[in-house]
Amino acid sequence: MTRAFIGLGTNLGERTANLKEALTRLDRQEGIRVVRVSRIYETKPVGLLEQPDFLNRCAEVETSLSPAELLAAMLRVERDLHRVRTIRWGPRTIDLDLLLMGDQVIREPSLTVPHPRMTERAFVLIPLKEIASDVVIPPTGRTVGQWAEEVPDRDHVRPISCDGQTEKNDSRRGGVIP
Ligand SMILES: Nc1ncnc2c1ncn2[C@@H]1O[C@H](COP(=O)(O)OP(=O)(O)OP(=O)(O)O)[C@@H](O)[C@H]1O
Ligand SMILES: Nc1nc2c(c(=O)[nH]1)N=C(CO)CN2
Repeated sequence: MTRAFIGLGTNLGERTANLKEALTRLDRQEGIRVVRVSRIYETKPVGLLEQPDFLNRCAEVETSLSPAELLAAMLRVERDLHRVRTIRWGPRTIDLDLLLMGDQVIREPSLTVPHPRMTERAFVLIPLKEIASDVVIPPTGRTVGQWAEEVPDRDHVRPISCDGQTEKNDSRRGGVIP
């Protein structure tokens, strides 16, 4: 089993429902179990500024899949939620980013892990810090908490829910998805 962290983002449609649906569908995939989630944060768009605010949250999963298989499962969930790819960094119903996978460093055209832009994104680091503060981001040697302290635009990332569960809940499948 490998521990991986996934970032979720949405800024179209029923944003809270999109997050919940994506987590439920991820948890239903063979070989993936969602074990912990952060709170939901409302965040100002980064990159393309003229678009609606996002909701972002992060999840910890345990998986028996390879990185490529996990990414494929994430892309299936995105597709099933009818994400339409249009403009780079533009609006989307759901975006799933594979942030970290154990201590692996992968540099392939179709998969880069750790996610190459995660250390510069407050909308990733601040939710992730809730559930992975002491996790080291390879190959930087620094933890999520350390990166989060220095990331710009921290005030563009505000929690909107207190329903994140930061306690591990191993008792039943899907038990941590609020
Ligand atoms: N760590 C990763 N997580 C998710 N997708 C990745 C990762 N590394 C490479 N990719 C590739 O990137 C593609 C997804 O690109 P996408 O359109 O979602 O980028 P984006 O979300 O607009 O931008 P960003 O990558 O900056 O968040 C996937 O098809 C996948 O092959
Ligand atoms: N606040 C915020 N901005 C973004 C996001 C996102 O999830 N949240 N995703 C992007 C493309 O991955 C581009 N910009």
